[in-house]
Amino acid sequence: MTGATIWLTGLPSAGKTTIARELAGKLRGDGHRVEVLDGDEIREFLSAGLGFTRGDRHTNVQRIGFVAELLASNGVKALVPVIAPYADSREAVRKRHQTEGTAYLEVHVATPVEVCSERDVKGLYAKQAAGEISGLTGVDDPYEAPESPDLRIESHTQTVQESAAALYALLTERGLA
Ligand SMILES: Nc1ncnc2c1ncn2[C@@H]1O[C@H](COP(=O)(O)OS(=O)(=O)O)[C@@H](OP(=O)(O)O)[C@H]1O
Ligand SMILES: Nc1ncnc2c1ncn2[C@@H]1O[C@H](COP(=O)(O)OP(=O)(O)O)[C@@H](O)[C@H]1O
Repeated sequence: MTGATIWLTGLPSAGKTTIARELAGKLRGDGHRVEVLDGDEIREFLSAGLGFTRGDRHTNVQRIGFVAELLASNGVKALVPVIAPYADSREAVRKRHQTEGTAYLEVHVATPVEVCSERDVKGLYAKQAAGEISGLTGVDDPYEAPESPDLRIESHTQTVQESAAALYALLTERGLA
């Protein structure tokens, strides 16, 4: 089967992980080999020691891009729910895939910051508001929204199943599912 990297970029609590896991289930059900490269897990192992400066985030994203491309070029659907706030970091990952001839899709989970901070799955928005942390993406740290993603998902206007179905439809359209 054809591999591909599907990168879900967006703010904390936008719905990246939830959509990736829902899609992973659907794809596995169809017999695809799937890996979800979860940001938190990666930061515990592959990117242990990295923080949230611009440089560290760039390094983190390049490492994940490297691993995703390896998986994708070996027939795996690599789903990547990682913020990747900087356009140039994302562009470098896309170029690497292009050079290797590996399919790459960029999905912007475009949930407004007001909705994300309401969801606040990990309590980070509350901590930032309380002054306990700083440098939170979308609040007091940059998020450069993709200008022309392969798909934009408005997670605040639909269910998780609808969001995953929209992404699944794109994969089908591109001959990847
Ligand atoms: N300051 C700050 N800004 C953003 N995110 C923060 C921060 N501190 C901790 N976290 C948690 O770490 C997760 C983001 O890691 P990523 O590897 O996806 O980020 S990045 O692409 O390197 O910017 C992110 O996970 P998600 O909520 O799943 O996006 C956060 O839970
Ligand atoms: N359409 C949707 N797609 C994804 N998540 C949604 C949607 N609607 C509501 N949610 C909820 O939003 C939250 C998103 O959390 P999570 O997936 O951990 O975000 P992220 O990985 O972007 O930080 C979950 O509690 C999820 O149930």
